[in-house]
Amino acid sequence: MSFRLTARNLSCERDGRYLFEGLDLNVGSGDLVRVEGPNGSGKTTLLKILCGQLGDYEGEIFWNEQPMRRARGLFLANLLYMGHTPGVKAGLTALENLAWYQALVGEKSSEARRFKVLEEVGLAGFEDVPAAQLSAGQQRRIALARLALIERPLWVLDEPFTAIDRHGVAALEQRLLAQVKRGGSVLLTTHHDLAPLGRIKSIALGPGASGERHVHHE
Ligand SMILES: Nc1ncnc2c1ncn2[C@@H]1O[C@H](COP(=O)(O)OP(=O)(O)OP(=O)(O)O)[C@@H](O)[C@H]1O
Repeated sequence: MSFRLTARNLSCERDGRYLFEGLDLNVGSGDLVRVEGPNGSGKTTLLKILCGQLGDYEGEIFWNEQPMRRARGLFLANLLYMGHTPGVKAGLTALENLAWYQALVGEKSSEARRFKVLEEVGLAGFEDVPAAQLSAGQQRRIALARLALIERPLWVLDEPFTAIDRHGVAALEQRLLAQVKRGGSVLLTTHHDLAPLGRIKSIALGPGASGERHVHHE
């Protein structure tokens, strides 16, 4: 598995000020990359720009060295994006949410697999409960079940640790590690301490902080 998401000289202005300016970044196979910065520094905006959800930016984005406007389809086929809200359908059960998501992204797997994945994220016994009747953490777990349900090389995750408990955090950390160990990559924002996960690339946003640095946690 070899792939690369690259941004060059990326800038984004909001309300007459730059959230980031001249930003370069590289996300490739095996990378765990964290976008960090204070509230309002542009982390969500950056992830959305990279994933093609916002078009009002300057600079260039490439997928496998091809300009994104030409590589969009291939890029999306490799991407799993999770926004900072869980994005589950309130009226659908946990199980139906997964089936709905699979249909949306054109992936097939069995009902048995969906049961298994819900069990893996701690939702055994809640498969047939409408999402609206589940807690915030349980709804987040439905969203996280997508990580196990479909295989995509690049994960872009906006605050994936929000609302989950200690056991959920440990399980998600293991899932992130497994993704990079098998040659995938993770680009995420989080206020959670990622030190136990080892080598992390960090993109710092905020006043005077724009840029990429490498953080090594041994
Ligand atoms: N559509 C928009 N129009 C104008 N300004 C916007 C728009 N979307 C976001 N902003 C502004 O851009 C800034 C960055 O927002 P963003 O959500 O990217 O920050 P963030 O770093 O993810 O913050 P947080 O840590 O609070 O989630 C904020 O000041 C926000 O008000």
